Amino acid sequence: MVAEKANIKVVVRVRPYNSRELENHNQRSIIRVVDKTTILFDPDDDDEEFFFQGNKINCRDITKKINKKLTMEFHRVFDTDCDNLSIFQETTSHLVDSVLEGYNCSVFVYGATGAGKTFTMLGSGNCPGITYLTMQDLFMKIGEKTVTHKFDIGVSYLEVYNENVMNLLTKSGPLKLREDSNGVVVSGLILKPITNADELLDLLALGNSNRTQHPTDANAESSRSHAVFQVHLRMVDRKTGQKRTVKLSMIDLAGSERAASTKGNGLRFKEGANINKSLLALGNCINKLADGMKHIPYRDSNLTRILKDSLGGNCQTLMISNVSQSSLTYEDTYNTLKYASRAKKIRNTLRKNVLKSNMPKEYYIKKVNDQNDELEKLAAKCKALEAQVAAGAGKAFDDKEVKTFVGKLDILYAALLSAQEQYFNAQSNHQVTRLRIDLKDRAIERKKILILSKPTADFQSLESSRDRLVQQFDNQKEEIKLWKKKYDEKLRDITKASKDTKNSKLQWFLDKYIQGKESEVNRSKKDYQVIHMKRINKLFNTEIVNFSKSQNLALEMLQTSYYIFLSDDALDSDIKGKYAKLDQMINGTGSVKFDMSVDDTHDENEAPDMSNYDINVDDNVPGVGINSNGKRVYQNSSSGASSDSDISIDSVQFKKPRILIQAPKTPPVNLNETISFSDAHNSTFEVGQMKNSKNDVIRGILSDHSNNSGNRNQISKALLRTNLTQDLLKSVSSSRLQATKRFSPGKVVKSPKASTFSSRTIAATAKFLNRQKQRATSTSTSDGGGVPKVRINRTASLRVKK
Ligand SMILES: Nc1ncnc2c1ncn2[C@@H]1O[C@H](COP(=O)(O)OP(=O)(O)OP(=O)(O)O)[C@@H](O)[C@H]1O
Repeated sequence: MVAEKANIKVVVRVRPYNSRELENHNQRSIIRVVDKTTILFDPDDDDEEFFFQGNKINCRDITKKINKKLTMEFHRVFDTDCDNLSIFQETTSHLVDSVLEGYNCSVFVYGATGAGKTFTMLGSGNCPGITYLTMQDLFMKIGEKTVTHKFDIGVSYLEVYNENVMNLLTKSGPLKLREDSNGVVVSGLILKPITNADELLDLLALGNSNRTQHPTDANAESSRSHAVFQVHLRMVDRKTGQKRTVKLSMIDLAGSERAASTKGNGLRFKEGANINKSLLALGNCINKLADGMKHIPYRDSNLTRILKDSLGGNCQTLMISNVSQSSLTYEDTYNTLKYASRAKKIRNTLRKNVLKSNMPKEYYIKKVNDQNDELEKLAAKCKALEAQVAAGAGKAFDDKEVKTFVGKLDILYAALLSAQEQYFNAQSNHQVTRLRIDLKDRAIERKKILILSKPTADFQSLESSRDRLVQQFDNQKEEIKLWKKKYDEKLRDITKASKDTKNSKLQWFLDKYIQGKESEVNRSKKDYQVIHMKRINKLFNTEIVNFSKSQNLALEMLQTSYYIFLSDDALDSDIKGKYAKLDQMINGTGSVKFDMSVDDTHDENEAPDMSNYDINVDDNVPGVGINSNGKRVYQNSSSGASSDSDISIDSVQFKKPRILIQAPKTPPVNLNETISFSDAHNSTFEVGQMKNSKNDVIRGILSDHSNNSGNRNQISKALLRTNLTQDLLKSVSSSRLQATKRFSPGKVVKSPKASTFSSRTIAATAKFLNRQKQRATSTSTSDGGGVPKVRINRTASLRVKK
């Protein structure tokens, strides 16, 4: 049973002036209700003006005492215009709910004679008091609960007069008080059973008629006793058989006025003294309870003994302090408010009253059966959960075990990620080297075509650079093996740890966790593949830019050569065909096109395949071997080709560069030789420094051509025999290169196909020039005539002087 602590609830009700007070013109209001919870006791009278000898005096009338101006707070303050119904609704209505929940509740009214205690409790005429309203409410709520509960209601009505306890319903007494385990019990008190509110009202009226009353100055019908009206409620839960007995007490205390104010003598004095004795005892109890003292002197009076479980006991208590607002009751009102303020501090311990001992046997049997059912259900649930855990689907797990496993997996996966990064990095370096070897081979092949003299010397540096790369490539293969080994170790560790989780209750959770970690590893693989492809792409880009520059240069050379020969007839059909093909390629209508579509079938004679340089993010590592020509090749382990590695080999062949035109077999003539010659017409050419643009040069050639078409062949032959052609081409191509630089070609990404195209263009151009040179040389030899003089003037125009 859970006990709660709750303060006594204290409300103040201010009575309106009665006729006696209204008649007295010397009185004033000593209470101002500030708001619903605050009053100001003995406030300053703002309108009161003080006159002395006919003059208004601004200072205080020193003959009058200073007002107390006490601000006091209560749970609720009811002003003079509040009726009993609103007091009931805001106070005792809530208590009824508590009673039906099993809490004892008490309401007592406190105040001086004529302050309105009985009026609040019992009301008058057509204004029923809170006792009736509360009982009516109680019966209504009981009616609502009869389906689930069985109720027995009995009432008692006692008065404590001159310390004697009297039964008001039977007009018998005095009755003795005794204490047992249930608290203070009034010996011989028989409860009157009732079944409805009307019966209760009749009993209340009967009791009131028996109550001791004597007129006082303040009240013609003054109640001179403390009246205690109690409703005993016994509730039985129809389902569980649980029983509760609760008590609702309505206590109308006798006036707390000073004996003087009753102006009594003899019996009345004795009566007043006893009232004050019990109220004094009540006051003491309130003070001690408010101070949290352990010993409370309940036994000092019969009143406090009866109220023992209403004050400071197991009870929800409401104290209604009745006061008059008239200054005629200044002291009594002040004392009442002081009492009320003290009572506010009392804290009661609330417990639901459940009868343990009187439970019927059936109740316990039922309860035990219910609990057994519950146990069986829980046992079944436990079994199901255990089965789930065993099947790896259990979701409940031990925090510590989780931390251990998860911590271990975290460490293992961190090590795997690190090894994986190193392994991929080694592979990436390997493939980058491979591409560089590839590109070096292509450069060598091109060089063979382009170099027209001293070929051996020029090849040496390229070949040695290639050899260094091949050596590097071999070393990197070892590095890959090393990292692969470490990577495999980490993989094995994780496989082992994953197996361990299978025996754990946490398998379900750990499987999910491992899945998450695996996806992290895979993401890292993909990330690294992207990084690698960026590296490869960068190399290709650099190569493409070089190709692009070479291509432009070759085209310039081709163009110039074409104009030198001047006539289409001078070109053989092979050259014409290749020239046309070149033109087509430039237009994009030739066999090599820039194709954006994805094409998995790769023609070996076309552009290099980027995928040749992939890193293997799966576990296969590329290896190298030597082919029949003594060239290193990349081999597939499944092909059965020789391999010096136990690592599986990627399926990529180290392809030869796809140069379509082979290098000339006969050694080329050295074009750097300067030859002077004159044609049949003794025309002289002067070779001068070329500073003008290509267009000027060509324009000059064309203009000469138009004037001297008959000598075209001779001129071209002569040009080719001199180093003039080389100078001319150098000059034109350098201006072209400058223009190209402005476009920052390094930023343009070209496809590998484009680079092949450039490669072909350069090769074709070189071949073309070679052939033309050979032809020119042979023609010149056969002519045997005088050598024409060639001169190019300073304005870069090429003229033939006759
Ligand atoms: N709030 C109120 N509104 C109107 N009349 C009231 C109010 N309170 C009290 N009265 C009237 O004042 C008179 C005295 O009231 P009441 O008998 O309730 O005083 P009391 O505190 O019980 O006094 P006592 O201690 O002497 O019995 C009654 O005539 C009652 O009708």
